[in-house]
Amino acid sequence: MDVSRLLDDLNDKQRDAVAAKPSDMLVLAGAGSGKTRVLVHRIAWLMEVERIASHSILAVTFTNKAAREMRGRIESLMQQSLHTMWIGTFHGLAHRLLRSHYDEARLPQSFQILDSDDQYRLIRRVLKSMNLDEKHYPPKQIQWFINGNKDEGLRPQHIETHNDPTQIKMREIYEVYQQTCDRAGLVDFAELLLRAHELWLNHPTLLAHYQKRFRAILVDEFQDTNNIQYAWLRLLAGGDNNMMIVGDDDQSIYGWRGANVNNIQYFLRDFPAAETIRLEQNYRSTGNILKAANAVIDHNHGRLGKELWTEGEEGEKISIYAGFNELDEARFIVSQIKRWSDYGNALSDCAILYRNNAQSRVLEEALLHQSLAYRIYGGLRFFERQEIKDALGYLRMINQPLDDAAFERVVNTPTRGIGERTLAQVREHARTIEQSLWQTALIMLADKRLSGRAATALQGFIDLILSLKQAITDLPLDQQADTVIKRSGLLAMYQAEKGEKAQSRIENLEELVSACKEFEMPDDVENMTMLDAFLAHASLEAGEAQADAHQDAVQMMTIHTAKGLEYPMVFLAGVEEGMFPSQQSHEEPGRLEEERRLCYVGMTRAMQKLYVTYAESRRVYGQDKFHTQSRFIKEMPKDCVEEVRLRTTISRPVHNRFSQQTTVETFEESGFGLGDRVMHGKFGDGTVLNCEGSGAQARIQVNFDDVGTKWLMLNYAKLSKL
Ligand SMILES: Nc1ncnc2c1ncn2[C@@H]1O[C@H](COP(=O)(O)OP(=O)(O)OP(=O)(O)O)[C@@H](O)[C@H]1O
Ligand SMILES: [Mg+2]
Repeated sequence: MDVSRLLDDLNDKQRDAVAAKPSDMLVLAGAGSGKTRVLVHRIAWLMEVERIASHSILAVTFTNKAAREMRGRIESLMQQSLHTMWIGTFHGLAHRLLRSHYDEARLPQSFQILDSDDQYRLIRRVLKSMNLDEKHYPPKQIQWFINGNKDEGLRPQHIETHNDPTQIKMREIYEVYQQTCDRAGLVDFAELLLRAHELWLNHPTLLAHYQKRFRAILVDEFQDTNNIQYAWLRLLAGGDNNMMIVGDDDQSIYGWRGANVNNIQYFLRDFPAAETIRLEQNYRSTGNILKAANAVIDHNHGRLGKELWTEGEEGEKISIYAGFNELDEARFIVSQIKRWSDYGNALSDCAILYRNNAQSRVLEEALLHQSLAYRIYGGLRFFERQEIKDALGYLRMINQPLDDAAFERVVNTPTRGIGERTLAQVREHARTIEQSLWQTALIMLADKRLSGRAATALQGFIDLILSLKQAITDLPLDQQADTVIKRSGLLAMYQAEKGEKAQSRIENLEELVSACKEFEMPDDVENMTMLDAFLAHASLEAGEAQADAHQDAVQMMTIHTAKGLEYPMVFLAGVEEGMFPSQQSHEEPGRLEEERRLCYVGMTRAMQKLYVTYAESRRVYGQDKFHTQSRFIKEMPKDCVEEVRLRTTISRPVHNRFSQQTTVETFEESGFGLGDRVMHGKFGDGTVLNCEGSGAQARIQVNFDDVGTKWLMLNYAKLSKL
């Protein structure tokens, strides 16, 4: 048996982990040290050497994208297709389990997943039905409350209210919400995990079956598991089987969403035989990037402590760029990418990472202006767009008419004369008779409880759904979608809207039909029709399989989304106080350190070149805000970074923000030259880096010896030459 290929490109420590006898194990190591690689090789080793069948292995990753990559890597190591292996996210795996055991989980066979947007709408409806004011019970807060409790494994009856009236009310809302979901066969994301956990608790024989079946459980990015996820794993790994977890406490970035980095300690407590292996060699980043990232994270306290070193070259310094506003910042980033691609490099080797999704728009605009293709991961994803959700709403109604969220979404879209009052009556009655909206509507119509016009309109909707169901039952998936989009009136509605927005909505609807056409039935599901599978895919994978995955394109995403990934060239944008670390991080204890870990994650995505950029003024909600360089930049050692100085300036005519004209005259007009030493009354001495604009708008950029780079209005700066 030639197993050397499983160990060849590993260092000694990595080999220890990969070739260990089956046992519980923790691999604790910093970014880029090969944790994910170890996990992949370990799975191959278990199959090849320990003869564990692929269907006896369960691997958990953080995103669907990571799961797909992992499966691909194991398949190429093993040179065989491994579709029977369970690899997925916690949510994906829980979903799969619940599909197979819907009965034990007390769910209807065709239960539907409620994504967070649908959940929000449902909560609003629940509040309305309870006659509660959203001002006193903000739906977002309720959503947070419900999901937070579910993440802790708490049902309403488990919640301690301490006789606090608000808590009592919140608990009641949770209860009504849950009853509504149960009635309609809806399962929100947190519920997937909670039900999967309860499945273990309530069905010991089932648990024993899976403990026996999954001989090896492997978890990547373990530092970001939450309590219910860990509880689920702990039960599953409680048999004669083994669990290997890999993680990095310095990369725990989901604390705000309930992830609990202490789970690493709990694992060591609960699995006392577990061996800990530390990896210390980094294979990803250049010396400079690694040194700077280590220096930044060193400012955090209470770390488990890890050293990372590299044999690689020092590489280029980290480039810091100060834009005078966010447009200038975006323009700079895009100009660097353009240069990179002009040299023949792939766009997909560049990633722009940012703290908040909203930052993407300006960057997108700049990329579009230069005709550079880009791909956004996360953000407003395809399956989250209004028109797509409308079309999916119809498909869901047809698939499972008890789905209240879908009913709400499409009952009067496009408008068909079903007024708010009629709907309120239906909701009210549904609550009384404890039935879904669909069933209630049928009953009310049969009982003639509705006035003539309202009854006709509602009957029209019901007939539409029934006739659509009949029309599409035997069609292929794409024709099902096409039929629904046309016959529901959605297409006509958007056609009538006109304008660019409506046009893009129509294109999106067309794209949905293409998506259905491309969709392949996953071979890892049971008890599902094609439509079932597609609807589950749309809810679970929203956007991760975005349009045209094969085109060479700049990769854009939040730092959170970039976890586990790596790119030759990385831009960290918006690294200024108030943005990153965020304003809120000063208010809650522990948040600042989590922001710093996020910065560490962002920096360590870079392999060869890292740019860190910020804007001295930024328009936030339509107002210009002024920010200084982030403390994280200041925490990087001076010898690892360099400030970018542009030789010429780029003007910004109002009508065309991203044109690349150079205005060489600006310097002359200003009376200063590049590199001139100047003095400012408040900031002291500095060096001129850049000029832009003219007349009253003229600005000058100076790198001050003490306070760093600043853009100043030339007229007010009162600079004197030294
Ligand atoms: N022994 C090795 N020899 C050569 N390259 C390696 C070795 N180990 C890992 N690598 C490479 O180093 C890079 C980082 O590895 P990997 O992604 O597994 O690290 P990680 O610890 O999971 O990082 P992160 O914490 O960011 O998830 C990858 O490109 C991987 O192929
Ligand atoms: Mg990894």
